[in-house]
Amino acid sequence: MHKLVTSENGLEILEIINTEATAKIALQGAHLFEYARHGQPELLWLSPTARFEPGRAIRGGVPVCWPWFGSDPDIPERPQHGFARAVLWRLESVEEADDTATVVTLKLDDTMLEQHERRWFPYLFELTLRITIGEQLELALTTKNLGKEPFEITEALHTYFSLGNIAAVSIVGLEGVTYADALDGFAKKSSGAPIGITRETDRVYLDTEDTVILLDERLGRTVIVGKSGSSSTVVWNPWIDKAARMEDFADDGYNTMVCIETANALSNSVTVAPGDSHTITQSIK
Ligand SMILES: O=P(O)(O)OC[C@H]1O[C@@H](O)[C@H](O)[C@@H](O)[C@@H]1O
Repeated sequence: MHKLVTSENGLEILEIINTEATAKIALQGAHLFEYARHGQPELLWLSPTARFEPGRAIRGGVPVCWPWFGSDPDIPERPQHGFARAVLWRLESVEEADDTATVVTLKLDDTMLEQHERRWFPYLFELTLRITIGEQLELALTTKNLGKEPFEITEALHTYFSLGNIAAVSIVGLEGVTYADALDGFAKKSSGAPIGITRETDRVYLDTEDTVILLDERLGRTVIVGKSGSSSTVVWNPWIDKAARMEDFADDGYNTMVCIETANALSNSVTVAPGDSHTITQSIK
Protein backbone atom coordinates (compact mmCIF):
# COMPACT_ATOMS: atom_id res chain seq x y z
CA MET A 1 0.00 0.00 0.00
CA HIS A 2 1.21 3.51 -0.64
CA LYS A 3 -0.08 7.05 -0.51
CA LEU A 4 1.16 10.53 -1.29
CA VAL A 5 0.73 13.12 1.45
CA THR A 6 1.79 16.76 1.73
CA SER A 7 3.91 17.93 4.67
CA GLU A 8 3.21 21.14 6.62
CA ASN A 9 5.73 23.01 4.47
CA GLY A 10 4.35 21.67 1.23
CA LEU A 11 6.76 18.79 0.54
CA GLU A 12 5.18 15.77 -1.12
CA ILE A 13 5.92 12.58 0.81
CA LEU A 14 5.32 9.03 -0.39
CA GLU A 15 4.38 6.71 2.47
CA ILE A 16 4.82 2.97 1.94
CA ILE A 17 3.73 -0.04 3.92
CA ASN A 18 3.96 -3.71 2.90
CA THR A 19 4.16 -6.98 4.81
CA GLU A 20 7.88 -6.50 5.55
CA ALA A 21 8.54 -2.83 6.19
CA THR A 22 7.41 0.79 6.24
CA ALA A 23 9.13 3.75 4.58
CA LYS A 24 8.77 7.43 3.74
CA ILE A 25 10.28 9.19 0.73
CA ALA A 26 10.21 12.93 0.00
CA LEU A 27 9.92 13.63 -3.74
CA GLN A 28 12.25 16.58 -3.21
CA GLY A 29 15.71 15.04 -3.43
CA ALA A 30 14.18 11.53 -3.94
CA HIS A 31 14.99 11.46 -0.25
CA LEU A 32 14.22 8.30 1.71
CA PHE A 33 14.07 9.40 5.36
CA GLU A 34 12.40 6.50 7.19
CA TYR A 35 12.68 2.75 6.75
CA ALA A 36 11.93 0.12 9.36
CA ARG A 37 11.22 -3.59 9.29
CA HIS A 38 8.06 -4.42 11.21
CA GLY A 39 8.84 -5.01 14.90
CA GLN A 40 12.35 -3.55 14.58
CA PRO A 41 13.74 -0.13 15.46
CA GLU A 42 14.17 2.45 12.70
CA LEU A 43 17.23 1.83 10.50
CA LEU A 44 17.82 5.41 9.37
CA TRP A 45 18.74 8.34 11.59
CA LEU A 46 16.68 11.49 11.14
CA SER A 47 17.59 14.60 13.10
CA PRO A 48 14.74 15.60 15.43
CA THR A 49 15.48 19.16 14.26
CA ALA A 50 15.49 18.27 10.53
CA ARG A 51 13.76 20.93 8.44
CA PHE A 52 11.39 19.75 5.75
CA GLU A 53 11.57 22.79 3.51
CA PRO A 54 11.51 23.43 -0.23
CA GLY A 55 15.03 23.78 -1.63
CA ARG A 56 16.80 22.36 1.40
CA ALA A 57 18.17 18.84 1.99
CA ILE A 58 16.67 16.89 4.89
CA ARG A 59 19.14 16.13 7.71
CA GLY A 60 19.08 12.35 7.92
CA GLY A 61 17.87 9.37 5.90
CA VAL A 62 19.59 8.93 2.54
CA PRO A 63 20.47 12.22 0.80
CA VAL A 64 21.53 11.70 -2.83
CA CYS A 65 24.78 13.62 -3.43
CA TRP A 66 25.10 14.23 -7.17
CA PRO A 67 26.65 15.32 -9.60
CA TRP A 68 29.45 16.13 -7.19
CA PHE A 69 30.37 15.00 -3.71
CA GLY A 70 31.69 17.49 -1.16
CA SER A 71 32.48 21.10 -1.91
CA ASP A 72 34.17 22.45 -5.01
CA PRO A 73 37.27 24.52 -4.18
CA ASP A 74 37.34 25.93 -7.75
CA ILE A 75 33.68 27.00 -7.87
CA PRO A 76 32.81 27.89 -4.25
CA GLU A 77 29.22 28.92 -5.13
CA ARG A 78 28.45 25.33 -6.13
CA PRO A 79 26.54 23.91 -3.14
CA GLN A 80 28.16 21.16 -1.08
CA HIS A 81 27.21 17.65 -2.31
CA GLY A 82 25.53 18.85 -5.54
CA PHE A 83 21.97 19.90 -6.30
CA ALA A 84 20.14 16.56 -6.62
CA ARG A 85 19.32 16.33 -2.91
CA ALA A 86 17.50 19.67 -2.87
CA VAL A 87 15.49 19.73 -6.11
CA LEU A 88 12.14 18.20 -6.91
CA TRP A 89 12.27 14.80 -8.66
CA ARG A 90 9.48 13.17 -10.67
CA LEU A 91 7.76 10.12 -9.23
CA GLU A 92 7.85 7.72 -12.17
CA SER A 93 6.25 4.59 -10.71
CA VAL A 94 5.40 2.61 -7.59
CA GLU A 95 5.37 -1.14 -8.24
CA GLU A 96 3.81 -3.50 -5.74
CA ALA A 97 4.50 -6.80 -7.49
CA ASP A 98 3.62 -8.77 -4.36
CA ASP A 99 2.91 -7.78 -0.75
CA THR A 100 6.52 -8.13 0.37
CA ALA A 101 8.37 -5.52 -1.68
CA THR A 102 7.60 -2.11 -3.11
CA VAL A 103 9.77 -0.61 -5.85
CA VAL A 104 9.71 3.16 -6.19
CA THR A 105 11.29 4.82 -9.22
CA LEU A 106 12.10 8.54 -9.24
CA LYS A 107 13.70 10.57 -12.02
CA LEU A 108 15.51 13.83 -12.50
CA ASP A 109 16.74 15.23 -15.82
CA ASP A 110 18.38 18.43 -17.00
CA THR A 111 15.07 19.93 -18.21
CA MET A 112 13.82 19.94 -14.60
CA LEU A 113 16.64 22.20 -13.35
CA GLU A 114 16.78 25.95 -12.81
CA GLN A 115 19.15 27.93 -15.03
CA HIS A 116 21.86 28.32 -12.37
CA GLU A 117 21.88 24.56 -11.74
CA ARG A 118 22.24 23.92 -15.46
CA ARG A 119 25.20 26.31 -15.50
CA TRP A 120 26.85 24.34 -12.68
CA PHE A 121 26.43 21.12 -14.65
CA PRO A 122 25.85 21.99 -18.33
CA TYR A 123 25.12 18.48 -19.61
CA LEU A 124 22.13 16.51 -20.84
CA PHE A 125 21.42 13.73 -18.36
CA GLU A 126 18.80 11.49 -16.84
CA LEU A 127 19.19 10.39 -13.24
CA THR A 128 17.08 7.50 -11.92
CA LEU A 129 16.78 6.34 -8.32
CA ARG A 130 15.12 2.98 -7.76
CA ILE A 131 14.34 2.26 -4.11
CA THR A 132 13.21 -1.22 -3.08
CA ILE A 133 11.43 -1.39 0.26
CA GLY A 134 11.14 -4.94 1.57
CA GLU A 135 12.98 -7.37 3.80
CA GLN A 136 16.08 -5.55 2.56
CA LEU A 137 16.51 -1.94 1.58
CA GLU A 138 18.02 -1.42 -1.86
CA LEU A 139 18.90 1.79 -3.64
CA ALA A 140 20.16 1.98 -7.23
CA LEU A 141 21.19 5.34 -8.69
CA THR A 142 21.70 5.40 -12.46
CA THR A 143 23.30 8.29 -14.32
CA LYS A 144 22.63 8.35 -18.05
CA ASN A 145 24.50 10.67 -20.40
CA LEU A 146 22.02 11.93 -23.03
CA GLY A 147 24.45 14.39 -24.60
CA LYS A 148 27.23 14.27 -27.18
CA GLU A 149 30.20 14.79 -24.88
CA PRO A 150 31.42 12.80 -21.87
CA PHE A 151 30.93 14.18 -18.36
CA GLU A 152 32.54 13.45 -15.01
CA ILE A 153 30.68 12.98 -11.73
CA THR A 154 31.31 12.24 -8.10
CA GLU A 155 28.37 10.98 -6.05
CA ALA A 156 27.14 9.35 -2.84
CA LEU A 157 24.18 7.63 -1.26
CA HIS A 158 24.83 9.46 2.01
CA THR A 159 23.09 7.05 4.38
CA TYR A 160 22.61 8.08 8.04
CA PHE A 161 22.30 4.97 10.23
CA SER A 162 20.48 5.11 13.53
CA LEU A 163 22.42 3.60 16.46
CA GLY A 164 21.84 2.58 20.08
CA ASN A 165 24.93 4.52 21.14
CA ILE A 166 28.06 5.47 19.21
CA ALA A 167 30.28 4.23 22.09
CA ALA A 168 29.12 0.66 21.45
CA VAL A 169 29.50 0.55 17.66
CA SER A 170 32.19 -0.83 15.41
CA ILE A 171 32.49 -0.74 11.64
CA VAL A 172 34.11 -3.76 10.01
CA GLY A 173 35.38 -4.10 6.44
CA LEU A 174 37.63 -1.07 5.97
CA GLU A 175 40.70 -2.40 7.76
CA GLY A 176 43.85 -1.70 5.79
CA VAL A 177 42.00 0.45 3.23
CA THR A 178 43.62 3.82 2.46
CA TYR A 179 41.44 6.81 3.30
CA ALA A 180 41.66 10.54 2.68
CA ASP A 181 41.21 12.28 6.02
CA ALA A 182 39.02 15.36 5.42
CA LEU A 183 40.00 16.64 8.87
CA ASP A 184 43.70 16.62 7.98
CA GLY A 185 43.79 18.22 4.51
CA PHE A 186 42.76 14.90 2.89
CA ALA A 187 46.07 13.29 3.96
CA LYS A 188 46.19 9.60 3.02
CA LYS A 189 46.10 7.19 5.98
CA SER A 190 44.99 3.70 6.89
CA SER A 191 44.15 1.78 10.04
CA GLY A 192 44.32 -1.90 10.89
CA ALA A 193 41.43 -2.44 13.28
CA PRO A 194 37.66 -2.14 12.84
CA ILE A 195 36.61 1.47 13.27
CA GLY A 196 35.19 2.73 16.53
CA ILE A 197 34.12 6.39 16.66
CA THR A 198 35.43 8.42 19.59
CA ARG A 199 35.81 11.85 17.97
CA GLU A 200 34.91 13.79 14.84
CA THR A 201 35.44 11.47 11.89
CA ASP A 202 35.30 12.44 8.22
CA ARG A 203 37.00 9.93 5.94
CA VAL A 204 36.79 8.96 2.29
CA TYR A 205 37.99 5.35 1.98
CA LEU A 206 39.32 4.93 -1.55
CA ASP A 207 39.44 2.06 -4.04
CA THR A 208 37.22 -0.24 -2.02
CA GLU A 209 34.23 -2.17 -3.29
CA ASP A 210 33.85 -4.25 -0.14
CA THR A 211 30.79 -4.80 2.02
CA VAL A 212 30.86 -2.99 5.35
CA ILE A 213 29.33 -4.36 8.55
CA LEU A 214 27.99 -2.12 11.29
CA LEU A 215 27.91 -3.85 14.67
CA ASP A 216 25.63 -2.14 17.16
CA GLU A 217 25.96 -3.78 20.58
CA ARG A 218 23.42 -1.55 22.29
CA LEU A 219 20.63 -2.40 19.82
CA GLY A 220 21.94 -5.95 19.34
CA ARG A 221 21.81 -5.28 15.61
CA THR A 222 24.19 -6.20 12.77
CA VAL A 223 23.68 -4.16 9.62
CA ILE A 224 25.30 -5.36 6.40
CA VAL A 225 25.91 -2.64 3.84
CA GLY A 226 26.65 -4.10 0.40
CA LYS A 227 27.34 -2.12 -2.73
CA SER A 228 28.22 -2.18 -6.42
CA GLY A 229 29.48 0.41 -8.90
CA SER A 230 31.08 2.24 -5.99
CA SER A 231 34.81 2.56 -5.29
CA SER A 232 34.64 4.83 -2.23
CA THR A 233 33.07 4.46 1.21
CA VAL A 234 32.68 7.55 3.35
CA VAL A 235 32.45 7.38 7.14
CA TRP A 236 31.23 10.53 8.90
CA ASN A 237 30.27 11.56 12.40
CA PRO A 238 30.39 15.30 13.25
CA TRP A 239 30.90 14.75 16.99
CA ILE A 240 30.14 17.45 19.58
CA ASP A 241 31.34 20.81 18.20
CA LYS A 242 30.31 20.35 14.57
CA ALA A 243 26.90 18.95 15.61
CA ALA A 244 26.39 22.08 17.72
CA ARG A 245 27.31 24.31 14.76
CA MET A 246 24.72 22.73 12.44
CA GLU A 247 21.30 24.19 13.18
CA ASP A 248 19.35 21.24 11.75
CA PHE A 249 21.46 18.65 13.61
CA ALA A 250 20.30 17.88 17.17
CA ASP A 251 23.16 18.77 19.59
CA ASP A 252 23.35 15.27 21.08
CA GLY A 253 22.52 13.57 17.74
CA TYR A 254 26.14 12.52 17.15
CA ASN A 255 25.60 9.89 19.87
CA THR A 256 23.04 7.93 17.90
CA MET A 257 24.16 8.19 14.27
CA VAL A 258 26.91 7.39 11.84
CA CYS A 259 26.98 7.90 8.08
CA ILE A 260 28.32 5.05 5.96
CA GLU A 261 28.14 6.38 2.44
CA THR A 262 28.32 4.38 -0.77
CA ALA A 263 30.22 6.75 -3.00
CA ASN A 264 32.52 7.55 -5.87
CA ALA A 265 34.50 10.48 -4.52
CA LEU A 266 37.82 12.31 -5.04
CA SER A 267 40.08 10.17 -7.28
CA ASN A 268 37.25 7.63 -7.70
CA SER A 269 35.24 10.01 -9.90
CA VAL A 270 33.36 8.41 -12.80
CA THR A 271 33.32 9.53 -16.44
CA VAL A 272 30.12 8.71 -18.32
CA ALA A 273 30.48 8.55 -22.10
CA PRO A 274 27.74 9.82 -24.46
CA GLY A 275 24.85 7.32 -24.55
CA ASP A 276 26.31 5.35 -21.64
CA SER A 277 25.01 4.94 -18.14
CA HIS A 278 26.55 4.22 -14.77
CA THR A 279 24.82 2.66 -11.74
CA ILE A 280 25.76 2.69 -8.08
CA THR A 281 23.83 0.45 -5.67
CA GLN A 282 23.58 0.13 -1.93
CA SER A 283 21.82 -2.83 -0.33
CA ILE A 284 21.22 -2.93 3.39
CA LYS A 285 20.12 -5.86 5.49
O1 LIG B 1 26.13 19.31 5.94
P1 LIG B 1 26.16 18.48 4.66
O2 LIG B 1 26.40 19.30 3.43
O3 LIG B 1 24.93 17.63 4.55
O4 LIG B 1 27.39 17.50 4.80
C1 LIG B 1 27.48 16.63 5.86
C2 LIG B 1 28.82 15.88 5.81
O5 LIG B 1 28.78 14.99 4.71
C3 LIG B 1 29.91 14.12 4.67
O6 LIG B 1 29.75 13.24 3.59
C4 LIG B 1 31.16 14.93 4.48
O7 LIG B 1 32.27 14.06 4.39
C5 LIG B 1 31.28 15.93 5.62
O8 LIG B 1 32.43 16.73 5.42
C6 LIG B 1 30.03 16.79 5.70
O9 LIG B 1 30.11 17.63 6.84
